[in-house]
Amino acid sequence: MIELNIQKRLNATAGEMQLQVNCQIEQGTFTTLYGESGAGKTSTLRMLSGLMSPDNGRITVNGKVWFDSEKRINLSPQQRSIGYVFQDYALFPNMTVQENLQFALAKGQPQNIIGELIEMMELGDLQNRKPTTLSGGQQQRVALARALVQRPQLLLLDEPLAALDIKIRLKLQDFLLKVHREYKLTTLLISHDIGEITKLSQQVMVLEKGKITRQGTPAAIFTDNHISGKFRFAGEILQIDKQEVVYIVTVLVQQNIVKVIAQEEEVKKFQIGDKVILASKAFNPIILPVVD
Ligand SMILES: Nc1ncnc2c1ncn2[C@@H]1O[C@H](COP(=O)(O)OP(=O)(O)OP(=O)(O)O)[C@@H](O)[C@H]1O
Repeated sequence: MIELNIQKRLNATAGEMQLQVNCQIEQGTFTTLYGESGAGKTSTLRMLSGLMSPDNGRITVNGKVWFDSEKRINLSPQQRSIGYVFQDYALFPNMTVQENLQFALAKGQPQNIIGELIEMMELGDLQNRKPTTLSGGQQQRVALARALVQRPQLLLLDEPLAALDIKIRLKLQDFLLKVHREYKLTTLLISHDIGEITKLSQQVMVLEKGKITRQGTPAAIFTDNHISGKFRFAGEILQIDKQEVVYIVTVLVQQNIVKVIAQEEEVKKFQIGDKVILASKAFNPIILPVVD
């Protein structure tokens, strides 16, 4: 269990903002921090990691105190059992993939984790290459592997897939889920992508102006309960095409591309990249067995 009760005065663009986060996160869960730019998401992760100190409060992780302002406890980032992955891969350019991972290994730690991660992240063919010769998706796989070398309890992901194109992002999401489960991690993600959040996380915490205002499953947070559809999915508009008198709106729902017919009046409300709810009121779905 992670118990966070932290306060920090931040200098936001509109003046001072008091960040005040009070929450508990179950061990082994995948949680997303969601909220507008400047709400304090990155600052919250930085305080968990020890890169930023709260003004007041307490952080305990699985019973161990990482920060306590009253008792003047403040473990350094190295003393906290965390892996941190950012949008910027921050790999050492002069080292190969293998050397980047080796560098993250503490002295005396068993070597076998390196081979295990190279296999799990499918980096075998790339291990002797330098990061500059790799694609963004490949570099992010290395960054993720490197974050796990120390076998952290907690994995912090600050928009790690935001710079990647959609196909690579979907593949990387699968890797994130795989390592989360395999290493029984407690994972905290920052993402703006509702499809990604719905696919990956069990719970979402909405941060607004430094405070958690809502908390729940992705379906509960992103579904508009005013729509009385029988089926509702959160998605993102990828494309809007005019076809004779109607429009075809292409929506990404988790890993599926769904095409929806819409009238001109409806389409006016939308643009590419908008987060939307796909709902259907009256249709009779059929159920089929999955054939591998
Ligand atoms: N060390 C600091 N001291 C004071 N204020 C800070 C500090 N770091 C960040 N801030 C301010 O705190 C506010 C919240 O920043 P933060 O990066 O946590 O937001 P965010 O929700 O992650 O935003 P985004 O989605 O754009 O990354 C910003 O206005 C920022 O300028």
